Amino acid sequence: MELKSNHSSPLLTDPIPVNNSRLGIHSNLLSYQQSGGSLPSGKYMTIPRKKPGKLEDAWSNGWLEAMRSSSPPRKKLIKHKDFNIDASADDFDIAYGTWMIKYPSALKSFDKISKNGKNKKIAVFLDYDGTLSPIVDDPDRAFMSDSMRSAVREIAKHFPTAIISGRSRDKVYELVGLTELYYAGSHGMDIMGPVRHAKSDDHPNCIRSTDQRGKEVNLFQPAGEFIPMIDEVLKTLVENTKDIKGAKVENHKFCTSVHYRNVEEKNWPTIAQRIHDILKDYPRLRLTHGRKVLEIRPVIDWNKGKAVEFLLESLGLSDRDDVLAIYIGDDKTDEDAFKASFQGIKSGLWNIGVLSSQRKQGIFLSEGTIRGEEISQGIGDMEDA
Ligand SMILES: O=P(O)(O)OC[C@H]1O[C@H](O[C@H]2O[C@H](CO)[C@@H](O)[C@H](O)[C@H]2O)[C@H](O)[C@@H](O)[C@@H]1O
Repeated sequence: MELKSNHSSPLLTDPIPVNNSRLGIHSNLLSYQQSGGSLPSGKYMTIPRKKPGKLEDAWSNGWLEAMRSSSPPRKKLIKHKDFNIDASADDFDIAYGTWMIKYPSALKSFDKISKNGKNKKIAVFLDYDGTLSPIVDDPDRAFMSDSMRSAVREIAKHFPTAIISGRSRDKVYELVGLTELYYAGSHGMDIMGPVRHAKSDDHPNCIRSTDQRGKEVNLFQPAGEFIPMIDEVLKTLVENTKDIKGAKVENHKFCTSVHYRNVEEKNWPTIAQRIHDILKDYPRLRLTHGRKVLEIRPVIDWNKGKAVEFLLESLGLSDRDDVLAIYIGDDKTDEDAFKASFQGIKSGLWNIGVLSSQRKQGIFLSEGTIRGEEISQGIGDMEDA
């Protein structure tokens, strides 16, 4: 599949654009209403009353193409006049060189970021997979290096630092192992953060708890009511994919993932079809797409971006003009944070994208909403992981 390099790509944005989802599944099945049907539990939660639409012809609708886009073929790009590309470089190197022109390394702007952060309160938000750890075949073996752990520990000595992951909070804590951080698991639907400075009646699902060190924290789980449903779907998914070699279902408590990285490509249609068949019976669940993974999540208006806003608010850092937030991420789901955190704070935000392909590593920069989306799209164009 030739990946598109502009915003008309089939990659999923969230909320899902009509007829343009990453999986190409009919938008009625995936979309959720932004208004109406809210639960009494708070302003952030919106539950759909719509029945899912009939799946349009999945085959012609491009979802399989989107699954393949997690591993796009190399493509030839035209040589840029300002960039000296080795004539013997293979297609990927040429593509990478051209791509770096569009997405320059964030390290080159380090001085700019430092100047920007002078006399400001800085908060750091980090994605886990592909950002702190390399992308590997076995999700249970995605370990971060000791030097990365030391770097994160060092950051947390100076600034409030949070991990915002698609994994369950327990799992990501087990992998990172640093008690001094805040953790948001399940794409932000399970947050253990500081005791809130904000008005407590804003978030009724927020309860007081203690962390691993016995310190008082706030636990916020906006999708708590979905746990039995997710559990049920998880069991069905495990049962219905057990004959597909390489398929792996992961339990994140508030959402669940089906990995197809180790599944032969000829079996990808079977996986997607089976998930679709299961989801037909669950209009309150939706499907999103990550790196060779399909994720089943509750239809609530909550994501990594909302988690960043929630944490900033809990830290007493929202609605201030002396705050600089830094978000580092590598995947489509991080776009929610790129966007929402920018809207949520009045002062500075730096979004740093991480390219963690199997062949090239890099970090690059964006300084606003549009660039945030573009950057994730850029990763989509470039990644082979
Ligand atoms: O939000 P993140 O912390 O980036 O988590 C996103 C997903 O990461 C994991 O899957 C991805 O990484 C695996 C290990 O490198 C890789 O094998 C898999 O193909 C990737 O999709 C995790 O297993 C998922 O549950 C997370 O949703």
